[in-house]
Amino acid sequence: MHAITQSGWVEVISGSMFSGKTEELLRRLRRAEIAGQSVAVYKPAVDDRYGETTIGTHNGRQWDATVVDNEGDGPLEILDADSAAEVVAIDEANFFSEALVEVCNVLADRGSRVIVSGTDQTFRGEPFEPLPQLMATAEYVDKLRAICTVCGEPATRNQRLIEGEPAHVDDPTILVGAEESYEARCRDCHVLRTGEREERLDRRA
Ligand SMILES: Nc1ncnc2c1ncn2[C@@H]1O[C@H](COP(=O)(O)OP(=O)(O)O)[C@@H](O)[C@H]1O
Ligand SMILES: Cc1cn([C@H]2C[C@H](O)[C@@H](COP(=O)(O)O)O2)c(=O)[nH]c1=O
Ligand SMILES: [Zn+2]
Repeated sequence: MHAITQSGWVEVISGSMFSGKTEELLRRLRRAEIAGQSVAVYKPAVDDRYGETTIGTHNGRQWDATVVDNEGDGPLEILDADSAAEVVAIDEANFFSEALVEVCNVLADRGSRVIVSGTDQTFRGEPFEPLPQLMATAEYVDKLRAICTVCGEPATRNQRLIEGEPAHVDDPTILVGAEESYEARCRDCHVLRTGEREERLDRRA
């Protein structure tokens, strides 16, 4: 916490899938432990890619985490669970309801350093709630980029592929997955099914 005001703060690590968000989260947690600080780590129940109670990177690093109900008021559990921890980390923020925004701010008000990680865009290239609200209210925001799998430029977007084809714009937003369903892409190489981007813009006009 800050020495003068006794308050904490919120750090957001965002960007595309495969950009190193979870690696960066784990790096910050390792440094907090070296500093002798108490650490509490949370992940959403919906994301079971790396086993029930760990958060993991795309290259195999892991950290134990408490699983939290991501829907509705579920994130409020974090306030009851370990709110005295000096460092509170929350991975895969994109799966949580907007209640997570209030949780992070209450924890910071109570004096914790809160580190939140999550991708900021859906497969459609639209803002992925609640990341926009978290990024707006945080003290620190880092937006990381992966490498575009098509052209090798910095990637800011998440390409969803279903059986190798770009996903349909009307597909559900939530689909847990990794390399089998998603690729990091730049703005230029990110596509929806042929003509859908134009159709969507027409519908809005
Ligand atoms: N297209 C890519 N661009 C960059 N890194 C990639 C890519 N595909 C796989 N990786 C691997 O993913 C790692 C990052 O994993 P991770 O921290 O889990 O990312 P995130 O949490 O942002 O999805 C990289 O260090 C690299 O080994
Ligand atoms: C773009 C997008 C992603 N998801 C899911 C897919 C993964 O399970 C996570 C992101 O994980 P990462 O640690 O950032 O690699 O989110 C989704 O459900 N819907 C989407 O549109
Ligand atoms: Zn590209």
